[in-house]
Amino acid sequence: HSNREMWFQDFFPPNVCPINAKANTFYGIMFDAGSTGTRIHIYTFVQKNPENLPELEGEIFESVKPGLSAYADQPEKGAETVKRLLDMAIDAVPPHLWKKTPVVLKATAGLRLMSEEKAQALLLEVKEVFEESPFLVPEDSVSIMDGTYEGILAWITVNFLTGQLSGQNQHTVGTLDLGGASTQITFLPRFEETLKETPGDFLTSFDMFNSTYKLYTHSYLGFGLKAARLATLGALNMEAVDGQMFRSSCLPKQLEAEWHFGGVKYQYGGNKEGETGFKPCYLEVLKVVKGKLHQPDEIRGSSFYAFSYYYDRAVDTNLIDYEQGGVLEVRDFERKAKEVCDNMERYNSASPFLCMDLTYITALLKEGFGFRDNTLLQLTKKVNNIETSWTLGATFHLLQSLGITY
Ligand SMILES: O=c1[nH]cnc2c1ncn2[C@@H]1O[C@H](COP(=O)(O)OP(=O)(O)O)[C@@H](O)[C@H]1O
Ligand SMILES: [Ca+2]
Repeated sequence: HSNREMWFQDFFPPNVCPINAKANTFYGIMFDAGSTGTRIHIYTFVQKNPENLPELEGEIFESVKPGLSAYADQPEKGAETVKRLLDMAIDAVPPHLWKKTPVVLKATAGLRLMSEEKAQALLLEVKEVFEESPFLVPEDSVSIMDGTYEGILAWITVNFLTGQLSGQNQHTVGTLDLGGASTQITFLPRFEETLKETPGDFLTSFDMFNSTYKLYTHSYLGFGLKAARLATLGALNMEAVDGQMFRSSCLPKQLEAEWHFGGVKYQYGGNKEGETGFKPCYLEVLKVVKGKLHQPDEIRGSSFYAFSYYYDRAVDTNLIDYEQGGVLEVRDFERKAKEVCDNMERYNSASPFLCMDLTYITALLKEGFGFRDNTLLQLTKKVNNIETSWTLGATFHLLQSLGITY
């Protein structure tokens, strides 16, 4: 093989040598163990020129529900879901590159909220699945990711995909991620004032692609959409929920139902006799949000990229198209929340939580982060057919640490 390579190199300059062109293709496998599901991202890269950033050629993406945290008491069954996803990578990556292709799993808020012991048992089983695979298993290949990285790596992904991390004129955009159990806000401060006014643990320097970015980022644990439902119902962090009925003005009056989250069963329902609708709901949700988040002045007027549940709920209510995404103002979520909450029975066919979810998103944006009514949100699921997820940023970071890229 190497002889043949040298033979070619006598005839071609290195960057057009056909053997090299092949050798410059590489893969990375990143698992996102989120609170509501587990996803595999298999990325293909080509390094055409050592001076440039590696080019992302494509992504294979698959997901399963529920997430690992639903297997708290059956870690082997949890790991089995990872194995089935990993089998896709066996087909996607050429066999001669298996040994060079790293596989990593990072868990987010679902596992952060679990007991240390149960979380570790799950991660151990997953690690065994990786060890039995033909792929490269780096040190720390299976872990719970720090919330700070979740924000930073999503920011890297979006700004890489929109071309803001290469070339001279870098106009980076901030990112908002709303998961099931936690939510992240990340941006590159432009004003000295912001750096001065921000608590130190909200600022992190990050090296990527030969640049250093000093980013504002924070992950709010317990402020994801599903955790917020529990908080609104008064059921978050409750030790014993058996037999208890949690009621809210954000739910249809006559509703009584059960909901499973993080391995716990909750009974919930509407305010049978009391009030329902946007106004009382907003007051309920406000208690969850108000005064709990840091509000950087700088963001009030600037536009942000928003994805995950911001995207999903905007699609559910026809604010944006599922394929196209779109640009919204913060007040569009409020308008929709009013529409849904004040006509609760009409929207019954979708999720009974739609009113609560939209109201929470409105309160989180306005009273939580302090965005203006007319702040623009660019809602995107994919850029150039690649998922806007922290997993791409994490894969770049991984390849860099392994010396596969710089
Ligand atoms: O690869 C992806 N592309 C787009 N959306 C994703 C991807 N992975 C997760 N999501 C979205 O993330 C949200 C669920 O959050 P998740 O389960 O990751 O909770 P967590 O971040 O709090 O652990 C949903 O809106 C889901 O559509
Ligand atoms: Ca997530």
